[in-house]
Amino acid sequence: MNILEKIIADKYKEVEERKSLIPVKLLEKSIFFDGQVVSMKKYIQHPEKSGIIAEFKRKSPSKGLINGNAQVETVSIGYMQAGASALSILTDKEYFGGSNEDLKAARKFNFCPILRKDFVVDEYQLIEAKSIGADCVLLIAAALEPEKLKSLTYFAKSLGLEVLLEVHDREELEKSLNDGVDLVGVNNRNLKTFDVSIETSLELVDKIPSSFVKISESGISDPNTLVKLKRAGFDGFLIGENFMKSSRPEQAAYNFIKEYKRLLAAEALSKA
Ligand SMILES: O=P(O)(O)OC[C@@H](O)[C@@H](O)c1c[nH]c2ccccc12
Repeated sequence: MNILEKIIADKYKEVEERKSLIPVKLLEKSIFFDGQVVSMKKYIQHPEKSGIIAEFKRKSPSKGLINGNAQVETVSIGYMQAGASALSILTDKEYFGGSNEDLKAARKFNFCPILRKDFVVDEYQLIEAKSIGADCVLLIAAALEPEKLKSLTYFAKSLGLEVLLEVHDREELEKSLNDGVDLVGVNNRNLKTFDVSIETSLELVDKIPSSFVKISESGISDPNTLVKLKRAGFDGFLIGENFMKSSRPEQAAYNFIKEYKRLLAAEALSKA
């Protein structure tokens, strides 16, 4: 069993437990349930924003402990002040050290799109995402049969949530893309082996139809890489570890975005 299969198998069990602890009827009573979502699609495409989705992640199966001290309030507010377009909050506890409480806290302090980063295998998790104040959910092609992915996509849409479809290669893109999807993320990290390569994004970008917002995910640690990805056609960039490994993730994001903007301005000047 590879790590992704292990996570998914555990997730099915976890979801069954949660269903019996917190019934759907209760989730639907949340103040967020009937509220409008903040559109990740729009924020990412906004010309004056960086396109960065800044992630709050304490640990991961590939890196182990990344940051055991960070506070979600401080970091999420700081990320947005630094110029991020949106937030990604890990809610998986077992493998990533996150929680629904983290997302709720981020929601309380920020008006911006929030991606619930978890391994969705069941409609229950989409209702739950809405009830904790998420705006967008991740659906992973490597973890779901295309038909199931499609029905989860439409269920998410019926709740008003946006959908980020994550793919790692051309085959996944071709079999899993459906019209309900809002954003397509190319994961530079292979979730089965943990190998990371930015080339994955560069090779796939032109295969994604232009009606979808394009996100490059994982392994980004240099503002020059962002310039390259933007030039190749990406609208957004998902960055976690590079910020979280700092004792002050929000400061790391600030420095990174400042340098990215400087590089973009220098590039525009040289073309003028
Ligand atoms: O920390 P990184 O290398 O910057 O990557 C962020 C994000 O892309 C990564 O956390 C991620 C991408 N897809 C996922 C699916 C599940 C959990 C985590 C992820």
